[in-house]
Amino acid sequence: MRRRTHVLAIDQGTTSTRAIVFDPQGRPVATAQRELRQIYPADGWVEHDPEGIWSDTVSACRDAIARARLTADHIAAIGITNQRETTVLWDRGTGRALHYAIVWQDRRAAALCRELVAAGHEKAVQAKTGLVIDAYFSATKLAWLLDNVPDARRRAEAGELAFGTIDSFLLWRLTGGRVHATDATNASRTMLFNIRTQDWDDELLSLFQVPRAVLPEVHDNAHEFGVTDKILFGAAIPITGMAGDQQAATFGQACFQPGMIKSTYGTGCFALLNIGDKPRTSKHRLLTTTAYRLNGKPTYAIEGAIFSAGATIQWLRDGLKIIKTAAESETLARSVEDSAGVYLVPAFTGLGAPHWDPEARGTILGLTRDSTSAHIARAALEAVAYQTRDLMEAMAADGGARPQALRVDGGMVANDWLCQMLADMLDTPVERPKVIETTALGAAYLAGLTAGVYPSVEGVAEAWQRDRRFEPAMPASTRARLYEGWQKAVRRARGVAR
Ligand SMILES: Nc1ncnc2c1ncn2[C@@H]1O[C@H](COP(=O)(O)OP(=O)(O)O)[C@@H](O)[C@H]1O
Ligand SMILES: O=P(O)(O)OC[C@H](O)CO
Repeated sequence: MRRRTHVLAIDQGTTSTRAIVFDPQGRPVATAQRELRQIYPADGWVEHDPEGIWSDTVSACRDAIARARLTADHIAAIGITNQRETTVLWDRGTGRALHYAIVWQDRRAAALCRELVAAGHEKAVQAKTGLVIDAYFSATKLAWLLDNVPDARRRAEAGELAFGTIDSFLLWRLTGGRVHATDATNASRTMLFNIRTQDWDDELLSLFQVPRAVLPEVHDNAHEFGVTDKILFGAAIPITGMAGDQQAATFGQACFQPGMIKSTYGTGCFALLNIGDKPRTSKHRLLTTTAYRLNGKPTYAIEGAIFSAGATIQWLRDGLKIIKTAAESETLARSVEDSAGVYLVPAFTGLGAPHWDPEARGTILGLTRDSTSAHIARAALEAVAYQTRDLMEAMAADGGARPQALRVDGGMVANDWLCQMLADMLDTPVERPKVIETTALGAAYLAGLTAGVYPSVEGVAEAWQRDRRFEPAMPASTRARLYEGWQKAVRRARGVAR
């Protein structure tokens, strides 16, 4: 047997599935990627085909290992990271999903959430889970599946079905149906998990009418979850790390000290502020979540979740067709001096934190006969900065100290113009690391820590390297004027679908 030196990270995101091989120094050496088909069966509904996710995962892993000129014998460990909340219900016997996965962005459970809020459950649910009642989380998606897939509830109660977020589903498949487990970060996004006791909660299970028999076991993020079926990659590989993608990015960004904050810009945008080992409840509709759990000890974060960041750029490309590639958004934004009063509120699937309005819808305001596609593209990028500012304002109002810097990552931060706009709108330096695939890196670190490839959490912090720092340069009066216009635009976008 050859020496097992490398770590393979699987990053199953909303729009694509990536497999990245990292070397013993934590450097990415080979990547393979598959685009994921988005299924929109009705207004506000979003689904994924679990079989597509599975076949993409296997083929991307095989490609990445081959591109690194390695074989499975060289891979010491696999780390899994994933789009969170997205809900799969499958048959324990056949391993087949009973329905397409209901994606985190899907709003079909909005009415049920409204009923739960009206019945006065919001406070108790938030105290236990750190989450606000919203269709975003898994519990009401699972309730929908149990109520709408024929015979699902009876079969779930009889122990024939398994529920999982994408991590669990992939783990089940990778281990040949032997392991049904998840990790504390993914569990924290289901709305069935008590983040204080770090366990599934009977009161929540009864509120959402979820039978315990469908639930996976919950483990630390660095843990020996199982080994892959030999048949998949030619040799069995241990799976020793797992985390939701935003928490994996927090780990990959080495935000280990309270007060450190990262924001990831992929399909959505998610800012996580490390708050240490004591959970506290936000008074401004931010989420409290498990950032990571190591050796049974949870570290918590306050999270702000925005539903559309890169998704807006995809819409410029595929819907409006004003750009051919995402990178062209930067050229267009730079081609005009300002957005000339145009604001784009990308509430395609409602608004997340801190508004939580499932009935808000996308809105473009301030158009004149002089408006061009460049103004719209610029407004789309600016919206990402404004929304991040909304989150930072809520964090500050919650008593959080002003961060010294915001560490950014995700596909969108290749855009220098956006990074500068972020620094300007937040009046805070923005730091971009050398590895912007921080999500995959975090998963690789978690797996590599368990497998002994990476020595320690301190080592991870030391390995973090900055690519570029963007300093705020916008005059305060401009910042204030632009942000005021944004707040007005948000008010117009709210409740449109009501
Ligand atoms: N240069 C760019 N400027 C703006 N947006 C970009 C750029 N490059 C990629 N994106 C956007 O980033 C997103 C991809 O980021 P990624 O981290 O891969 O997302 P996810 O993990 O959610 O699938 C896409 O929505 C794409 O439109
Ligand atoms: O696929 P991403 O990277 O946009 O992340 C999705 C989030 O995990 C949803 O909560």
